[in-house]
Amino acid sequence: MNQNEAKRKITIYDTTLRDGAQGEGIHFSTQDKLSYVKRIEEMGSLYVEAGWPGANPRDDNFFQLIKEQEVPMTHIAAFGSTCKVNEAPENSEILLKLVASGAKTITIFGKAWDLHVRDVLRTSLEENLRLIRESVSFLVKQGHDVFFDAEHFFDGFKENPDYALKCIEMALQAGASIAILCDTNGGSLPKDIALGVEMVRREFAPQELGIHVHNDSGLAVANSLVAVEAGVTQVQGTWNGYGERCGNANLSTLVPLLQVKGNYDVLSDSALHKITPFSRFAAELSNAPFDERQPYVGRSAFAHKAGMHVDAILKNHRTFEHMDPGEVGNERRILISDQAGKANIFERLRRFDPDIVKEDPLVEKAMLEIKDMENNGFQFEAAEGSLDLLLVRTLNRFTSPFEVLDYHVWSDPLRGELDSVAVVKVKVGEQTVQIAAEGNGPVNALDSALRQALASFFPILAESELVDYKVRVLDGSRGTEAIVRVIIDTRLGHEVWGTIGVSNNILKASAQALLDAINWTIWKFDEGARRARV
Ligand SMILES: CC(=O)SCCNC(=O)CCNC(=O)[C@H](O)C(C)(C)COP(=O)(O)OP(=O)(O)OC[C@H]1O[C@@H](n2cnc3c(N)ncnc32)[C@H](O)[C@@H]1OP(=O)(O)O
Ligand SMILES: CC(=O)C(=O)O
Repeated sequence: MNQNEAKRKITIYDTTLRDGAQGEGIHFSTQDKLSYVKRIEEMGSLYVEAGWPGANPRDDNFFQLIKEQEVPMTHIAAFGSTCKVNEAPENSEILLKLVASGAKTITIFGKAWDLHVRDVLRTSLEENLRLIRESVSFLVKQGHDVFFDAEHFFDGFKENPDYALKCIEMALQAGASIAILCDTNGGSLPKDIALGVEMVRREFAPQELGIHVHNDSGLAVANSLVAVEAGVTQVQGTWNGYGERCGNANLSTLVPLLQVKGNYDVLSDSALHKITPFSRFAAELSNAPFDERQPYVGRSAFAHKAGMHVDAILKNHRTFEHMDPGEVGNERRILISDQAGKANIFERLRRFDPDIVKEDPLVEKAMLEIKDMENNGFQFEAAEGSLDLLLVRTLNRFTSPFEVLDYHVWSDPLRGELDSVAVVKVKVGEQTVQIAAEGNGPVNALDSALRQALASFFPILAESELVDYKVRVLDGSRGTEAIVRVIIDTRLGHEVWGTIGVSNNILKASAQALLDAINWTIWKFDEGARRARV
């Protein structure tokens, strides 16, 4: 594109709350939908297809409640179908509920594939054209802006192009402001999409068109891009790609792709900065785990692990990054593992010693120790607390302020809830303390005893808590003698970090991870105090 040409405006139509909710495992309550609509204002002016009034009580409640709220930036669209076969639009419960929803924009889908007309609607091709024409016309006369989703357009166009085009013509003649070409089954190839869009444009230009693509062939984003390149101006999709079967075109990928790579005018730059946190928000709301490997917005999207890559990236970011992560509100991360070179370790050590140089022998010492430990089952990517503890120890900036002289744990699963007891003996300076504590399981008992024994010396421990505990058997073929890796997540304020232990004794591995968690909490607190004094 010539840099002097004006950027072409692409409107985003977000169907996360409707087609996204058709995805397996995705669920939005009425309150979730209201929170979503409020938060999406941050993204600027886009359409939000919020549900199907009449389909279920949640969607009915949503449209009732949203009428009372002010959502100035967002266009709320209500979704539904054409009226039913042999039904007049004035008598159509579906259309009347759409009108009653109060939404200014109404999107209705109609069949554009003759196979569906015959086998699903079980009516004549003429009758389907009537449903489309009369339904659109009825809604337009009620004062609505009507978007027409030409369901299965690309499959229909392949098998009976004249009829597929006729369906579009009916909707446009009746007053639909935009016709959206749908790859409902997600089976089309980019060349099918390009041809379909081209033919519709040839017939109906300069009519505005949209694209709605499913991801059954893993091509939803690519096909949406092809459609935009072929001239559509509205893109429908869902954040994180949620949707029926394999999902819809993923807006978390498509928006930056169009805006940064395609140089289209999609969202404002400040909205683009917010798409990483917004994608996470959509995941939290939908009850689905967030896919950290997503392009642009995933935690791994700009995470560099290989030593060679990190060395290069520290010299020039462009060597292994296709864009600046900050543009989409994401960040660069340098991972430490047995794939690391000195560059990875050096970058991390600088957090604790800004003056260190890559050639310092401590950098190589830490790298070799990490590689050796990873060879024995440690995995530092998930245990940044233990990693940083190892690094500050390498720099001689930390020695543990306490010593565990002894510990014993008894467990009796038949005892009820507090089924375990731990006794620990610790030495702090010249003082020795011995404490016994009960717990719900042996690790909980040990954690509790350690914290109680150390509490009066290190009050910060009362503010931290263990929030997750994961065990992985590393060598299953050795049965009960297998080596286990324990990872414990600890929270202090808003921060959460992992610590790790590896042993053929699960309790020993757990104790190792617990002690790292305690030591790292103490170090962080002391470091915070040190910084405050400077
Ligand atoms: C491609 C898409 O993703 S479209 C979106 C689909 N979304 C959903 O289905 C989720 C919400 N759906 C629902 O809650 C329900 O299916 C409802 C309330 C809409 C309808 O429920 P029911 O009345 O019980 O009908 P049911 O779902 O069993 O069948 C669909 C009916 O709609 C008809 N239909 C399907 N598409 C259309 C259309 N474009 N225009 C008119 N009628 C249609 C079918 O022929 C069938 O009619 P029939 O029962 O006379 O054979
Ligand atoms: C309309 C719609 O959701 C589809 O065709 O996939």
